[in-house]
Amino acid sequence: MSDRQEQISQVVVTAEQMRDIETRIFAAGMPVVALMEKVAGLIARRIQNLYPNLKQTQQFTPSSPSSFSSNLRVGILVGPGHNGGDALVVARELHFRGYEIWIYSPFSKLKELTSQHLQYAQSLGIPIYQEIEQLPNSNLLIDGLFGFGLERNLTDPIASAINQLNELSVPILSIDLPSGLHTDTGEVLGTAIRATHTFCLGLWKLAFLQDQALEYLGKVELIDFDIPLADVQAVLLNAPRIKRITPATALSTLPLPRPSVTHKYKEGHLLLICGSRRYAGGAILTSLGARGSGVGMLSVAVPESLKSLLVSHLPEALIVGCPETETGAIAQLQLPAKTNLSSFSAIACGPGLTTDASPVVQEVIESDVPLVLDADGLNILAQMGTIPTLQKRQAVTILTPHAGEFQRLFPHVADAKHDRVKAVREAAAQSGAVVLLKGARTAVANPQSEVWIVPESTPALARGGSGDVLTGLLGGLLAQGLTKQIPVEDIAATAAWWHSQAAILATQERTELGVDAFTLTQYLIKTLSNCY
Ligand SMILES: NC(=O)C1=CN([C@@H]2O[C@H](COP(=O)(O)OP(=O)(O)OC[C@H]3O[C@@H](n4cnc5c(N)ncnc54)[C@H](O)[C@@H]3O)[C@@H](O)[C@H]2O)[C@@H](O)CC1
Ligand SMILES: Nc1ncnc2c1ncn2[C@@H]1O[C@H](COP(=O)(O)OP(=O)(O)O)[C@@H](O)[C@H]1O
Ligand SMILES: [K+]
Repeated sequence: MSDRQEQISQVVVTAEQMRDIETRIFAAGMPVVALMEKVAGLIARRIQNLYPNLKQTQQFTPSSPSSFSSNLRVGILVGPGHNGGDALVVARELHFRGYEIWIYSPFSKLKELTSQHLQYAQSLGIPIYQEIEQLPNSNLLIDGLFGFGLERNLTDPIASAINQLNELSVPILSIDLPSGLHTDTGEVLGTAIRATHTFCLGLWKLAFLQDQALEYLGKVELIDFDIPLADVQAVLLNAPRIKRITPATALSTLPLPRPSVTHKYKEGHLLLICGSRRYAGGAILTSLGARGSGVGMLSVAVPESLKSLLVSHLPEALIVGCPETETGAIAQLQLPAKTNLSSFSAIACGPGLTTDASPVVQEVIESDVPLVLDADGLNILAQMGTIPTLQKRQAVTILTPHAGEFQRLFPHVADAKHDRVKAVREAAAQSGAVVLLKGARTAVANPQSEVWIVPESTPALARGGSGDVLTGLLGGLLAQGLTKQIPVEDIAATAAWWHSQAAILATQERTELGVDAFTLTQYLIKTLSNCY
C-alpha cells in the first residue's frame, strides 16, 4: 500500500465534509462530468470483475429440458441526484460490454447531468421503467437511488419500492451507500436497500463504522478515485479527527521491537484486580488476555480462595490473595510487603468482581496510577455516581463499557444506539476519561473529541468472556506503552484492533462458533506472528 493509500484508508468523513472536499476539487477546475465518468468507470470495472459476463449456459436437467445461453441481466436503480448519474454511467458501460441492462427510474425530476445520462441510455435502446411493477427479472441490481445527498426520510412510493426490491433474492451492489442510510449515523431513514456489496466512493463515510448500518452494507470496499490529500487535509484541519484503525497504525503502536537491554519492570508491571467466588473464570480470562500482551510483569489480585486456581493457570504471574467478603468478593486489597498501588505501571480492574467489591474500586480510583475500569468496575462507578470525580485523577483512566454498561454510566449522554460515535465522544468529554465503547465496531474517544474506530471484526466475539480478554490485553499494553510514551488513545485503539484481528483469524480457522474466550487468548500472539 502506498503512503497516500494508507493515509486515505485512515480517513473517515461526514456527508458535509465530503461535500466540502468535492467542492474544492470542482473549484480547482475538475469538471463534474469528468469526475462522474472516472468514478463510475472504476465501479463498472469492479462489477465486471465480480460478475463477469460470461455467456451463462444452463445445464440440461429433466426439470428444465431446454439448455440456453444468455447475458447477465442487470437492473439499474436510478435516483434523482448524482448517485443516479453514477449508476447511469455504469449502465451505459455494462451495456457496451454485452450485459443485458434495464433501468428503473422512478423520479420525474432529475439533476441535469443525471437527466442527460438517462436520455443517452434511452437513445441506446436500454429499456426504462418508472413503476416497480413493470420491472423484469435480473441476475443483479445496481443501487444508485441515493448517496450522501439523502437527508430526509424516504416515503412511498420509493420506500415501498425499496422494500419490494429487498425481497427479491438477487444480489444488490450499492453505489457509495445503500440507499436509505444516513451517511453519518448509519440510521435507516424510513427504509433502506440491503446491499450485498457496497462501493464507498473516495473516502470512508462515517456510516460504514456505525453498528446500526452493518446489516445493510454487506461486503464493503473503498473505490479510490484519487482525491488529493491536500483537499482532504484542508477540510479536516479543524474538525475533531475520526480515524479508522489500520494494521499499519496499530502495529506501529505495539511495543515492538523490544530494546535488547531491558528488564521485566521496564516492560511494564500490570496489576489486575478481578474475580470473585461467583466469577472465577473471568479472572483467568483477564489474566490470559494480559499474558497475550507480552507485559513484563503481571500481578493478579483475587479473593484468597481463588489463589491456587489462578496459580495453576498462570505460573508466571504473581497471584495476590486478598481477604474476601462473605459473598466471596475481594473485601480489600492486601498487596505484598513494600508494595503499594504506585508500584504498578497500570491497573486493570473489574471483570468478575461483583458489586460487593466497591471499596476496592474506590481505592483504585483515588490512586494516581493509570487505570482501566471494566465490567463491575464500571457498575460500581455508576452506583457511586462519581463520574465527574474521574476528571480529578492525576493519571489516565480508560473506561471500557459495552452498550448496557454505557447506558448505566452515562444516562444523560446521546442515545448510544442512535449514534455511537457521538455518544462515545460525549462520554469522554463528560468524564475526562478515554472511553472505549465495545460493540461490532468498537469506538474509542478521548476528551478532546478525537475518535478511533476498529473497522473490521467478527460476531464470533459476541460470547461471554470476550470482554474480559480485552481488559487484560489492554491493561498489559497500557503498562508497556506508558513506559514508552505511547499515547493512551492509540494504546486503547490498538488493543481493540488486536482483539478483533485475533477473533477474525480464529474464525477463519474455526468458524464463528469456534471462538470461545479461552480460544481467543490463544490467537493473540498468533495474529501478530502473521503480521511480522
Ligand atoms: N458529482 C460527481 O461527479 C460525483 C458524485 N458522486 C456521487 O454523487 C452522490 C451525491 O450526489 P447528490 O449530492 O446529487 O446526492 P444524491 O444522489 O445522494 O441524492 C440527492 C438527491 O435526492 C433528493 N432527495 C434527498 N432526499 C430525498 C428523499 N428523502 N426523497 C426523495 N428525494 C430525495 C435530493 O433532492 C437530490 O436530488 C454521491 O453519493 C456519489 O454517488 C461521487 O461519486 C463523486 C463524484
Ligand atoms: N457482533 C459483534 N461483532 C464484533 N464484536 C463483537 C460483537 N459483539 C460483541 N463483540 C465484542 O465482544 C466483546 C464483548 O465484551 P463484553 O460485552 O464485555 O463481554 P463479557 O463481559 O462477556 O466479556 C467486546 O470486545 C465487543 O466489542
Ligand atoms: K446508493
